[in-house]
Amino acid sequence: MAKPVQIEVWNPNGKYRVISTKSMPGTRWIDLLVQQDCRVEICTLNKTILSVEDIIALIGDKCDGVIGQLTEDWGDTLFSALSKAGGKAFSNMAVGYNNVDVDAATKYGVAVGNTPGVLTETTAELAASLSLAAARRIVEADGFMRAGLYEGWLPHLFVGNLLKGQTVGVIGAGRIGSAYARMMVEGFKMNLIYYDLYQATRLEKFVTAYGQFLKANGEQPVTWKRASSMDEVLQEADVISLHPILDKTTYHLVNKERLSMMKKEAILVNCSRGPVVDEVALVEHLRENPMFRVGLDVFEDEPYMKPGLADMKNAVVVPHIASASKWTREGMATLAALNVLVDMRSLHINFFIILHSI
Ligand SMILES: NC(=O)C1=CN([C@@H]2O[C@H](COP(=O)(O)OP(=O)(O)OC[C@H]3O[C@@H](n4cnc5c(N)ncnc54)[C@H](O)[C@@H]3O)[C@@H](O)[C@H]2O)C=CC1
Ligand SMILES: O=C(O)C(=O)CO
Repeated sequence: MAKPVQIEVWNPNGKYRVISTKSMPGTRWIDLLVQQDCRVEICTLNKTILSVEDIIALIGDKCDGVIGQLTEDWGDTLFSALSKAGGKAFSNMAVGYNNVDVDAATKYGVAVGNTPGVLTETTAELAASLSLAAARRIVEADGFMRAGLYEGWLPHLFVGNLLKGQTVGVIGAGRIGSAYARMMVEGFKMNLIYYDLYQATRLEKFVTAYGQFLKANGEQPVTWKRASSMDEVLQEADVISLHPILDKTTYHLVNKERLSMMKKEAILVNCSRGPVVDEVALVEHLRENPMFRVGLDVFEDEPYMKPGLADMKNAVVVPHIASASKWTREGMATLAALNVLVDMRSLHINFFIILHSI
């Protein structure tokens, strides 16, 4: 039975019907769609994560394109429904496709897009923030102040880790991993070790040039190393940040065995996807190694945390906000709208006008 649909409508007489499963920041994305004769329907259902059934009800009998969210399961059922409704385009408002079955989309003739690039610096900045928060125990110290426990300066009070001169490890040195690495190398003069399936040539050149600059100014130069295995990064680095895509090869990339390879006082940051880390093993490791710290933006079973994680003082946890800057979220929404417009190309969208209006 069809579910009731709660929507906000823009340009009711538009020729093409485009649905956004969530309200998104800014209005530029709506303007772009409206300028191209789209009727835009935004779901206003008061429910954080829409089910497949909810989305089928939104798609209805006629739908040309959909902008969806990373919390939704875009598989065979939804692409079949979209295709039956005449849909040709889907865009994920996210980087990557771990919630999207691209083969199913292809089977049903639906083109899929995502929104990389505009998230890079914002996400890297959050990874850097978590690295600092964990290294300097900021959340613990904040809680201590608010609890009225501060009685005066003490030599041992909330002693953490100095980053300067230590080694930052990056797993997955793509757009975000490289941006994070540059921040940590340039900002805190850390040495870099990274692991990726591909060589990060521009990142290597950056660290080399920065090292030369430091040396020319009488400072200790920073260094870089491309590790031949992920384990090498885990063994050598003091702060490790995870930035790979999530796929079969990266599921539980950090597991019990790999956690045990890391330094006892290391810091692990995850701003990629929750399942990249075996969270049960992580909780156990945090419990057994109080000097080991983590900064987590993502969780294995979002919105839930594995039992025990919330009690760990050596964990800083935030609710998947790495891309949450106004500029980035508006950019993601704009890119998602453009993806849908471009992929509805059989509808004779006027690309000249689109390009001149962004
Ligand atoms: N927490 C958040 O809010 C956000 C999370 N993300 C996540 O970050 C991921 C990375 O985003 P970008 O840097 O833009 O993507 P990207 O594609 O530029 O970088 C991913 C890197 O991971 C590497 N990689 C793939 N498999 C690997 C493996 N088995 N071992 C080591 N490296 C491997 C790739 O070669 C590539 O260089 C996204 O796929 C997304 O899941 C992205 C944006 C925001
Ligand atoms: O875009 C992504 O990949 C996210 O995780 C949301 O910011």
